[in-house]
Amino acid sequence: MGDAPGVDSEVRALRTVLLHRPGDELKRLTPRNNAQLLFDGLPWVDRAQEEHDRFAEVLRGRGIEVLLLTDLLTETLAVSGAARVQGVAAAVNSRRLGHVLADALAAYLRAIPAADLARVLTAGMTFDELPVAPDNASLVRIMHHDADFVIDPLPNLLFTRDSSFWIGPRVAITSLAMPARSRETSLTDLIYAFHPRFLGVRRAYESHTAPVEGGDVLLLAPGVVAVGVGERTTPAGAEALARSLFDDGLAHTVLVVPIAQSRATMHLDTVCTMVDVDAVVMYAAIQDTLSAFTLECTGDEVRIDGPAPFVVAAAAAMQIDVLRVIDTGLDRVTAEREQWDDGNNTLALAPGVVVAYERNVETNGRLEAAGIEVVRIAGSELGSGRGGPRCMSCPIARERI
Ligand SMILES: NC(=[NH2+])NCCC[C@H](N)C(=O)O
Repeated sequence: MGDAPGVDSEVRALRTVLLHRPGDELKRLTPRNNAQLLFDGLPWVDRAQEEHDRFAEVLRGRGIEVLLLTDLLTETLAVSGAARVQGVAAAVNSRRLGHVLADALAAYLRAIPAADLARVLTAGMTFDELPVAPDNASLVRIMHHDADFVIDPLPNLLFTRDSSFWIGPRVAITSLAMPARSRETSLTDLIYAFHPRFLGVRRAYESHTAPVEGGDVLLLAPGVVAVGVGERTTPAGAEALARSLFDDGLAHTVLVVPIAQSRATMHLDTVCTMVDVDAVVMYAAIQDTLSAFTLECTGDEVRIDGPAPFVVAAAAAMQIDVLRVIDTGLDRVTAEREQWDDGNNTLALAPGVVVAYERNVETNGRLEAAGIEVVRIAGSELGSGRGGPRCMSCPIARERI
């Protein structure tokens, strides 16, 4: 067992983290479906796994407990019949399959070994893998191509940051905006509802009515949360999250940060992450324009101020004199290239110590010049899904203050 779960900072010593070692779901990507499945290319899967194993080793080497989503999911499905029923129900879509095929498939899946079910729930299933309905007995089977999906794969599970996040002692199951990712939360939901390790853990943002993705949520300081609003998290999502955090006493101030609605800046953590208790690395092109609305809980009321410059609003909310922005000082083209390759998407292991992709040579050099220790990992294949070390990790326990 690791530390008691709970996270109230972006940067305090990381103790336990959830990763997902990419598996067969990446082998489903083809030039025809990769864009819809939110990948910019077709990763070489063996190499992506090697890179990911190395990432996990680096963390373990620093005494951090690494939990893998597939292990937790398999254990959950092994111990809980209710988890099986729920996981299968979320994956088997009767609108696509019709009731006859859907019912037969669901019954089949509920009975297979936990590890096999975990594979189907993550890697999906194609019509030629369909274990039920002989070829000549189902019109649905006959009319689909072999390679069509009976159950869609979830290649973006790799980015565990987005499908759940911890705030204080609670976990929030998010509400993912893109259809290609929406089923991911059915798996994080199962793990946190039924895995013995998490029994008794309470939920944050339980209504999860409107889209909120973990990549948009930054825990600037205890009680102070920044939420990006752009391609993924919506204004309604940010407002609902803020109100729910206030109601549960999990935050007193929420900064809502508008970001461009584009793929390059899909989450707040693609342009800004914390590297120390009072410092962020930020994409230079937005440094002067990033702004924030400040939502504050004052008794029963929610007060909205702003917009004001993000760094000013953040420092005020964090009660520090200045939030240092580490100037990556790059020329526009290099900055744009390294932003695209997740140079700003660092994972803090402790104040002033971050994991970053090695390829972002200039950004990393600037971080080091500013006194930040940069632990470099390879990401040539992992990066094709457009996510860096922060996206690929969900901290479950950090040192609490
Ligand atoms: N927190 C993040 N920046 N996550 C990156 C997610 C990348 C993923 N391919 C997507 O489009 O959703």
